[in-house]
Amino acid sequence: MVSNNILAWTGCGVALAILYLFQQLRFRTRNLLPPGPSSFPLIGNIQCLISRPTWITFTEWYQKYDSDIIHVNVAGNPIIILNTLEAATELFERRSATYSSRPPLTMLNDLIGWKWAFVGMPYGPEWKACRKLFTTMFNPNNADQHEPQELKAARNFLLNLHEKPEQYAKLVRKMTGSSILSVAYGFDVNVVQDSVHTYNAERAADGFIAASIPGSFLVDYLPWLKYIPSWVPGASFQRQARIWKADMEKLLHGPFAAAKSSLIEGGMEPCFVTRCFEQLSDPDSNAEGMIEQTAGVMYLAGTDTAVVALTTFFLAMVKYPGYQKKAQQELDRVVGSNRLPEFDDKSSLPYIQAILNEVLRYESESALTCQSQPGVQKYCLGGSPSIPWVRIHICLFFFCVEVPLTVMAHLSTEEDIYRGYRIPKNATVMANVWAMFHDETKFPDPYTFNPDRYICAADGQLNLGVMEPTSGFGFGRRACPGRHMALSTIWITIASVLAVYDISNALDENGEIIIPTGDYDTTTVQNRPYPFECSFKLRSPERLDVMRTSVEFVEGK
Ligand code: HEM
Repeated sequence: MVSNNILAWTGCGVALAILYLFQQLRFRTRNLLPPGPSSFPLIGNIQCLISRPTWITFTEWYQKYDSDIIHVNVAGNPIIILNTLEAATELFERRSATYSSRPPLTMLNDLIGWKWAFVGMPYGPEWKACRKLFTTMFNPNNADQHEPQELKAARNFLLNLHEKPEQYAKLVRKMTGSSILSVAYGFDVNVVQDSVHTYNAERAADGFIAASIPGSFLVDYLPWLKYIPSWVPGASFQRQARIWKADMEKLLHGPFAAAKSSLIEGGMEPCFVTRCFEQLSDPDSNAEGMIEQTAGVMYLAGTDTAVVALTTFFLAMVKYPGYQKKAQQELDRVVGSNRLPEFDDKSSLPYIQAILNEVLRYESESALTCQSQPGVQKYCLGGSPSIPWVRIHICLFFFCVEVPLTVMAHLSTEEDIYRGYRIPKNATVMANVWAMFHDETKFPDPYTFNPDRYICAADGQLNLGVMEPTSGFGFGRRACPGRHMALSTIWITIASVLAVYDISNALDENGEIIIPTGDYDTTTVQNRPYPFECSFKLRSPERLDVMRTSVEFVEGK
């Protein structure tokens, strides 16, 4: 009797197991996900993503599975990686109706309150309205809306560099930040760079970036945690969110309130905010809120991205002095030594453009079309900013990993099929720009910094056959709308610095050369060189006078 029961139960168990396997098989053949590594229950592929830059792992998987689209499972969240320009263009551009949203970020949007920033908004009417306002009032057809501020900021940067060369990294952030605050709110670049607005904006951007990587906070995976009160042990993320919220509000309201009072008093320089008010002749409170929010995004999205590119530029100049010399020869030939470069010189300076292109390609900062910032610790449940050794990125199941999801990733809003593979609804979809920029067929010897690859050997002009690194600014409806400003800021800074300074290795107290490791901080999703020292030497004593005169000129003195 007992043995009959055992037999019956075993039979049932086997039948159920077969049924389950059959269903799984049918499901999988009908709905094949793109190839990718096999994953463990619950944790998915987290173990494969430990301690390596994710874009490098993804690039290896791209080669291993020989597929321009791959699939990774991070703790049950499907992530789709697009490894070629063709795949990214097909999905993000041709099928943009499905791929223009953003993944939800509980810490960033719900707890800190960045919901108003259209950079991370889901696709919908609110995002459309903000994006439209931004691109109508600030677009590539109106260079006069940002180039004068960039020129002024770059020239002041040169003088500041002369006074405090050891602070070059800080000065770069101030320079890019002040020109953006000036473009957005009409502040004078010199005045604003040491103002409370810049200080507040830097703090707010640090918080935004730290919180924008889901997985930095367990609450992004378990959204119900947001209801846990801050006094509960382990809920330090709530207290951190409150601190960042205060910084965020200062960025949003402070400069806008100052700009509005100047507007009322009649002493305001033309800028993004004035143009918006002129356009909306009778702005109601909703419209005013939208102007405030859209202007607030500018600093956030534009400053640190440009800083990373310029830091890579300084590192490359230290490491490859030969290219620096070539650029300086071009500057001396075209601009001479009695004045500084201007935007009108651009078409005559192809080598400066080649250096800019190579900077954007070489260590493609938006390696996964996403942004973050080094120096900002990431904390999970229980982490604390005052404990620097807490560098835990995702504390699920005792694994620590940087998960490559950011505010800049796209989200699929419908299920879709690409090359016969199923892309689930609500999957995070990212372009692996690193793989695109290190494709040997397009960029021979891709791991070497070499601006010459953009130059035609025959005539020294730009080689239009080489792919420009524009993919670093994203794709489709969400592509970076500030790209024209980013490119001109970086261009004028590179040209101005090389016209005046020789950049080289710094010396230590014994006069020994300090060689930067050239390593990049890959613990964030953005690729940025580790801090390094370098030296800025005037190319000739006369250049100091040229610099001073040029600053006076842009100051209108
Ligand atoms: C080197 C500098 C920069 C880089 C590498 C960069 C890169 C990017 C990338 C990769 C995206 C996401 C694109 C996507 O989702 O497909 C983006 C979005 C954005 N960028 Fe930039 N950016 C830079 C500078 C700027 C500047 C200077 C501004 C503003 C003045 C700006 C404003 C924005 C905004 C508002 C978005 C959000 C667009 C949306 O979600 O609709 N960026 N940027």
